[in-house]
Amino acid sequence: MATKKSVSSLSEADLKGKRVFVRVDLNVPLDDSFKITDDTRIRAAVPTIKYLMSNGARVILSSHLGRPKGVTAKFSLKPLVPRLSELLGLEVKMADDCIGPDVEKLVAEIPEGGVLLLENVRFYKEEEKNDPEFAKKLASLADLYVNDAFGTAHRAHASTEGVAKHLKPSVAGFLMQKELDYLVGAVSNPKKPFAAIVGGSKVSSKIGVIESLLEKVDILVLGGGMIFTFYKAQGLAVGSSLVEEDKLDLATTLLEKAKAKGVSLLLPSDVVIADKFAPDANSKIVPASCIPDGWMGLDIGPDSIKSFSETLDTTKTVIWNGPMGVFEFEKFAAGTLAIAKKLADLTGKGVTTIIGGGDSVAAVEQAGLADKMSHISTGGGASLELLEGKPLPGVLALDEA
Ligand SMILES: Nc1ncnc2c1ncn2[C@@H]1O[C@H](COP(=O)(O)OP(=O)(O)O)[C@@H](O)[C@H]1O
Ligand SMILES: O=C(OP(=O)(O)O)[C@H](O)COP(=O)(O)O
Repeated sequence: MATKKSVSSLSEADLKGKRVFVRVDLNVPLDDSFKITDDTRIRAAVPTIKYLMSNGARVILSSHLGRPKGVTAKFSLKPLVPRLSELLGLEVKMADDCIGPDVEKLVAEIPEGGVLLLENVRFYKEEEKNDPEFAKKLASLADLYVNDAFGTAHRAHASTEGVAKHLKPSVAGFLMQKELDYLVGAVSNPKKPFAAIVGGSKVSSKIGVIESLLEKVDILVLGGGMIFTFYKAQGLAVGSSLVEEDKLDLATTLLEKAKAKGVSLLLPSDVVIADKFAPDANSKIVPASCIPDGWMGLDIGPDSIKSFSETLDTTKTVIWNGPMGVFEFEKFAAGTLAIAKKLADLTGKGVTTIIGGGDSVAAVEQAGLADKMSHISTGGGASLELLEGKPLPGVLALDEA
């Protein structure tokens, strides 16, 4: 399987004085005042950066934040600089752009062991298009490439894939290596029954994953924004809940496939609904079949928590990506919190529990349960695609060991 490719390691690279382009995933959640609400991904990037610093490299960090359409101030990486500097124990410099003459000048000024953070690489639409010219411009800044952005390894973008074609060596960072080692091992031959819990709001990118998951898992639990597309496909009223209209047929097919394959697919039987998308919204618990017009589902309800928990009690391996509700609002956090507690409890009983994804990990951190899980992965979509057996473009692009 391509994802099992063994990639060249950073520890073999000659680094002294070299300009190293390091793709990291610093896509962390920020609140309305640009405060980092969970720094897991920054902390996870530190070992590779410190290793590069201590080996005399000139470190150029590149990341995306969110899904901006063009240059958007609220998606700037600037708010991350103080925390990154604190964790690295040096003053990280920040560029206003990620390519161009000003950036080249700043790169030329990086001392050995110094670190420059480039501005959000997704401010250029060429990034997500994996534009070869853009990749070349990024590559021209450096001598070698390190990909440590496991969370973005499932994207074939210029900074995660294209750039590797122009820089030799192109190697995996320590986080990338650690994630691959753990996840490939845990999911290639999982202890059964094997369950996946999928929620969150990236419905269009994750609903497709479900099809392949049905080949791998015994139990599939759905929550979060994912469920309303399934409800609507079954003819239920969903009010103003999140729905992907063009995925209704797929949702119907998936329900049929699960049945045919004998996979137990669980949808919540009740939901917590809100009259607006806000922390102070009015809320009530209703059966999944009774969401009135003008109301939206923002969490799973107590009956669902109970039945999900009972089902999870029968498992030996669980992978969870995507919160059960809008956990950032206290009123709609109970479902996510209950699942986090359940998984922590199961880990203590010998079940392998893997939590993936920026927001899912943030929720588990918020609950103080991160150290109670078997593995906290910095990638949600990436860990699911790895589980599907799909090649990860960001890994495939690296040099073979
Ligand atoms: N019912 C829902 N409606 C809208 N958004 C939701 C709902 N349930 C969860 N979410 C949102 O999903 C987001 C996380 O989704 P996603 O990015 O797919 O997860 P992860 O980052 O863990 O991979 C959270 O910000 C959460 O508020
Ligand atoms: O947050 C991320 O993915 P995740 O929510 O699946 O964990 C990664 O930074 C990738 O972001 P993207 O899904 O906008 O490409």
